[in-house]
Formats: sequence, structure tokens, C-alpha cells
Amino acid sequence: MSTATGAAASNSLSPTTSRRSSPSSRILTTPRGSLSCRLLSSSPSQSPLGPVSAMASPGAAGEAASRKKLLIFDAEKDLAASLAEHAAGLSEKFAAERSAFTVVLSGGSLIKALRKLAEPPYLEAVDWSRWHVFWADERVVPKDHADSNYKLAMDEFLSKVPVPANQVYAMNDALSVEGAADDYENCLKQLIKNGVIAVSPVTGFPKFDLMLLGMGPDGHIASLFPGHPIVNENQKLVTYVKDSPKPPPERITFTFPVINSSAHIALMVTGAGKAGAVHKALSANESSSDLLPVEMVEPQDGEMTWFTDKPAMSMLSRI
Ligand SMILES: O=C(O)[C@H](O)[C@@H](O)[C@H](O)[C@H](O)COP(=O)(O)O
Repeated sequence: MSTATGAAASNSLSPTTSRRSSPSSRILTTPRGSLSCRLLSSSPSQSPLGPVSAMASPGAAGEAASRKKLLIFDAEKDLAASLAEHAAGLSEKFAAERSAFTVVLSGGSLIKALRKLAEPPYLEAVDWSRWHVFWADERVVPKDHADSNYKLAMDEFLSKVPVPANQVYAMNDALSVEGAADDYENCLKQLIKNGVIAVSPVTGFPKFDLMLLGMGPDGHIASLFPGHPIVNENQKLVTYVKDSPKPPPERITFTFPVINSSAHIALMVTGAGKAGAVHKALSANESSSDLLPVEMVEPQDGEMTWFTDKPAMSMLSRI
């Protein structure tokens, strides 16, 4: 994996890695393939950078496992450090490859977990001028409203890093929910034409470089809630709900074809409140007829990493 700094790169794969007490690593079999799984100690001397990089190498688990990885952290600060390294490495890779790095944010605790990107060494090392920032979902409220995902991200992250203001693509909060979804979809289409957003040759949908998602206790991701018909939307890029089970009720959201066309999906799931949904998503005695939204996250042209903790994994006996 590319990294933002030379120091981080040499740390991640240097012989010092093998001197650490080695985190356990295994393959989990899930209803829809395998997951590379690694338990990461929160010991201060044990950076998660090494294990994350090591997992980037294809192994005996084959293609399914190389597309999905599961990281389990003891401490939130280690998860945040690993998430920052992951994002910074991808930023460097995509800025070099295509002169742009398209990053999709969500709401919730994910935003706080991004805080280390606004600290040294990333604050200086990341080429923020290449970042283009989007939202996987947004509550249809004014941008300065306490419920706004834009406000959360601005207050906690974006105001602390020098992403150019005209490369932060917020929902138009002057429109109705239908209008805001159409407007955001048109914004994406324009940026595809400009070459800022890539297109997946596999799916024909926009291919964001990094899709950062959280998950609710009910297994929802973005504003795609269990049992809601929009989880089956397969034409539009952006759709809306007016009856979200979690307030506020009006939201716009990326659709599954967009989410699943991402080059990299980072799914952050922490806390005991998520254990039931995680168990359903990752345990093997599963029927495919009533999938939770989180189970419908299936990268078609990229890879996915779960950033989790032990409480979230606590109902899985085989970890
Ligand atoms: O729009 C929303 O209601 C939230 O953004 C929501 O989708 C959130 O991302 C998840 O519930 C995970 O949140 P936590 O990580 O804070 O639990």
C-alpha cells in the first residue's frame, strides 16, 4: 500500500514488523466469500501500519479475501491511526495516478475517527489540493443545522485541512429533497465529464477512490435502511428518502451501484450496539433473502476494509 510519508512506508514493511508480537490473522468464511481477518493489539509499541500493509498483499485466501479485509482494533485511537494511514496512502496513490482523489464521507463517529489526518505527519504530507470531497448521504436540513452531515464534517475535519473550498461538494440545501437528490446527481455527472470522478469499466457507474462509510445498529449504511425500497435502486446515482426511520426523515443518499463501484470502501463499525448486525453480516448461517444494507456492500471493481473493534465483533464466536 502506498503511504503518505517515507517514514511510514519503511515502518510498515521493515523487519521491525516481525519483532512485534504478531497479531493473529485468519480467514473468515461468510455467506458471500472470505474475509482476511486480523486482530490488532492496542499496545503503544505496535503500530497498526504494518499489519494493514501486510494484508494488502494477495495471499492464499484468493481473490474474494483480497477484496474484503477485516481489521479489529482494541482501541479507537489505533483504529483512527490506521484509518488515517489508509486514507493518506490512497490519497498519494490516486493523486499520482489521476491527479485527483475523490473521497466520500458519511456522518456519525466516522468523522471523529478521521481526526488524525488533520495532525502531523498527514497534515503536511497529504496533497490536499487533489482532494474532492463528497457525501454518501446527507440529511435535508440547512448546512448550518446541527443534523447536517456537512456541518459535522466541516466542524470536525474539513475546517482543519486545506482542501480547496470549490472541491467540497455539499448538497444544495435550498432545494426540496427530490430536487437536492437530482442536483447532486447532476453534480456527479458533470464531474464525470470533467474527469474528476472516474467511471468503473465493470459497472459503468462512478468509481470513487475512497468511500468512507459507517453503519447503524440496524445495519443501515449511508441512508439506505433495512427494508426500504430504495436499497434496490439500480439506475440512479443519488436517490432520496422522506421517511427515514432515523430522524431527520428527509435525506439524500448514494445508491448501491455507486457505493459498490468504489475503488476502496472503508467501513467503520465499532461498539457493542453494532454486534447484532455484524453477526448477521459475517456469520455463515445466513439466508440471502433478507439482507441488511451492510450485507449488500459488495465491491464490484475494488476492495473493502472493515475497521472494527472487539465489542462490535463480540457476537462472532469464530474470530
Ligand atoms: O445519517 C445518519 O443517520 C448517520 O450518518 C448514520 O448513518 C451513521 O453514519 C451511522 O448510524 C453510524 O453512526 P455511528 O458510527 O456514530 O454509530
